[in-house]
Amino acid sequence: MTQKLFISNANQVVTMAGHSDKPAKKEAMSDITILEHGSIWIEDGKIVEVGTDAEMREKYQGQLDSVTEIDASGKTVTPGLIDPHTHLVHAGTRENEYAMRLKGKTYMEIMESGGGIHATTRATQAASYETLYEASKKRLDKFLLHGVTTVEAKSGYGLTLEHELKQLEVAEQLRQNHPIDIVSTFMGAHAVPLDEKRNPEAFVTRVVEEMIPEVAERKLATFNDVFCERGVFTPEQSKRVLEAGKQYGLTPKIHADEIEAYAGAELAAEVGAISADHLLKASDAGIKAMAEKEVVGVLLPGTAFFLMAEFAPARKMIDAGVAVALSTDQNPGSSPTISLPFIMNLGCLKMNMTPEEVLTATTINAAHAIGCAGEAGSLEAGKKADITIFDVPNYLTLSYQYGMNHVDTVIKSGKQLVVEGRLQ
Ligand SMILES: N=CN[C@@H](CCC(=O)O)C(=O)O
Ligand SMILES: [Zn+2]
Repeated sequence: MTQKLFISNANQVVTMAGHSDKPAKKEAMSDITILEHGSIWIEDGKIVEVGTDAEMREKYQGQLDSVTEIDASGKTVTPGLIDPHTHLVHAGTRENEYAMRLKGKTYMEIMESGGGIHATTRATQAASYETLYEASKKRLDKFLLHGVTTVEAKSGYGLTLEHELKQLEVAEQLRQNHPIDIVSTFMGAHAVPLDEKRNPEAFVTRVVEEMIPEVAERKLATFNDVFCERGVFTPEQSKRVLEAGKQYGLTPKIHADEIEAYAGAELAAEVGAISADHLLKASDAGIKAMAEKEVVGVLLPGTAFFLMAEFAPARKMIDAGVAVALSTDQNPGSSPTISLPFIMNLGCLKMNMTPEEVLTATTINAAHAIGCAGEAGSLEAGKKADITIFDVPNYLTLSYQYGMNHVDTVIKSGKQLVVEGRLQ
């Protein structure tokens, strides 16, 4: 029997319609399409129609008795939020490093002395599959509670074939068992292991010749990412890793220009990356190249906030024609948050993005950054019924009443998973 759901009479339905083929750029990032007193008709997990409540009641009047109705009066409905950059699968926490940074140590100093990514790698290698699975599942539940229905998840805390596969297999099992959609990224080139520091080229060769082929063979990832940063991987090494992934059907992504300008944005354009992420220090030439080659810029203002760094030049990027997306960068070192709504607040308050732009950046543009804009990221007929209902009267209030979780209801593929802010 057809499962029907009717979300009725929302104060605002923000559809994000019209950007599924290409990400929204420049002024189009403000084009979010709002229906006042809007309703959505859903059948078998897919959106059938979005319209005003009056229109929809008339059209579907014969079926209103048999449908499950969610009264969204006074509330705001958006597409389920999409987080396009997370380090979801990891073990351990690094509050000790947070305390060190507050006393003046830098993120890179901590990493160079064996902490940072290395600390989480030790914890992740030591963790059993089950421990990693349970910890990551808990994080996914929290993402749901914050209105998120799709996440990208990277490996990169294994740094050996065995442990990289363990992380990716946890993500794969969660993809099958958890209602949130997960898109996986291989990130074997996240750091050079401490005991191989003297010969980074040999490690890059292992990533290229041993890890990438095995990950691709097992179909454990869609994307291939690298931390291109001075003291981590050079642009040349990064290019080797990304080009090798392409040979095996893995689409490039890149952690670029986070701590210093290092031609990461330029490299993203050169290799045809789907996104370049961080970009705090991206050069003007790099930004231009990204705009020309339609590389999505995934900005991570939570990381700048938490590392007390300068924020990425979002305005400059949007004005230059880069399609911008936003993400939590969820990880235990540089951004231990799960709140994508707070990231939206930071986008407005710290990067001069508008409330409309941050909504675009966490829905349809985020979907483009991970290749799922055909089925998610907007409220349009035929797409998955991935929907978040916020207990606020309009979308502006999401930015205005900052740092709060306004999520009331989350619907994933037509199923109510969060009701009145609680997991079902
Ligand atoms: N910058 C590189 N990688 C992660 C942080 C990883 C960590 O510190 O554990 C990031 O995106 O911020
Ligand atoms: Zn990251």
